[in-house]
Amino acid sequence: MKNMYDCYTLNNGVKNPCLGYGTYKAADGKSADIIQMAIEAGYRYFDTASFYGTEEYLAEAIRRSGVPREEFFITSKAWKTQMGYENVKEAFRQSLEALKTDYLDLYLIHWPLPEEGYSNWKQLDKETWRGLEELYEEGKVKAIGVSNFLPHHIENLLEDCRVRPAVDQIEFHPGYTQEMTVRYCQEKDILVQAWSPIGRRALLDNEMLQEMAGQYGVSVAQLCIRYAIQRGIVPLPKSSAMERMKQNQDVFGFEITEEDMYRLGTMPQTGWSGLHPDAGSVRRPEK
Ligand SMILES: NC(=O)C1=CN([C@@H]2O[C@H](COP(=O)(O)OP(=O)(O)OC[C@H]3O[C@@H](n4cnc5c(N)ncnc54)[C@H](OP(=O)(O)O)[C@@H]3O)[C@@H](O)[C@H]2O)C=CC1
Ligand SMILES: O=C1CO[C@H](CO)[C@@H](O)[C@@H]1O
Repeated sequence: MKNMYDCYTLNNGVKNPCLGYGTYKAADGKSADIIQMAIEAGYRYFDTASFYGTEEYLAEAIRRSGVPREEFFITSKAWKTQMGYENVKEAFRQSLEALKTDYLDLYLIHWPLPEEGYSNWKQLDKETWRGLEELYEEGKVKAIGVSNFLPHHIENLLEDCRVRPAVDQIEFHPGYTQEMTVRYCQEKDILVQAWSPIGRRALLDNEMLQEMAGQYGVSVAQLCIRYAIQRGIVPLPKSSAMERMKQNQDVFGFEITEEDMYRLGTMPQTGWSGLHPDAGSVRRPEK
């Protein structure tokens, strides 16, 4: 990958850019200004979700930019309360309306249903997936996938799906690398996307990372973003400052050595999702 516009080819042939901008909490001021700044910084790939409340601001920022819709890659997601065949189709319709567009590039199930409390989780995940398959077959979305799914959740869908998931978006950063899920997806040609690729700032004070970043002449954030790219994973960093938005794209001019990749991949595991058996069980508290 040479710059953030370079793409991976998904398992259905659609191109997925190798680095995007995450919009969770990117409109805290309840306006389109931050996302507009991200477009000015050069981002064309935006990750949103019905849960974020940023879809309308993304639409407004795109409108203000004057950049044609086709130049953007837009992902949205169905939230936990929008599971089920009919619900997910209605959720998708609402996302299109909020985003003021007639298609999405990628649509994801945001979380699998929890196994505790949902004895029918397998069936409900499958029914929700049927809804996504239908939206895909109708041409309303170019690719469909999942988020926060572990291998057994994906296996459940693969049992009788018509369309294979193209993507799994999971928490991924040094110190939370979900090796089992990453390996499973990469073997099955499911593209892994990294949420919180810089660990929501929690990694910025880490001495080992600071020292390593210093050796490459980059920031800890850049080191983390580059780490995902070298793993063949799509980082979706969020920033609300122009300087950091640009810094987070400037990750194609250095190469992390194999030895350092190993060190980054074997740090003690602590994450936000904390639910993933292959990534340690320590959950980082929400601030
Ligand atoms: N599928 C899912 O369940 C989830 C998906 N996501 C997606 O992933 C995206 C990114 O994840 P997110 O949780 O926001 O975490 P990130 O790892 O992107 O971290 C964002 C934080 O890091 C700071 N930051 C960004 N760039 C720099 C930099 N260069 N130097 C120092 N600090 C920096 C930001 O501050 P500042 O804004 O001040 O720059 C912000 O506080 C989300 O926006 C969302 O789109 C996130 C969580 C779950
Ligand atoms: O996308 C998301 C943004 O962050 C939230 C809080 O950690 C997550 O629950 C959610 O999946």
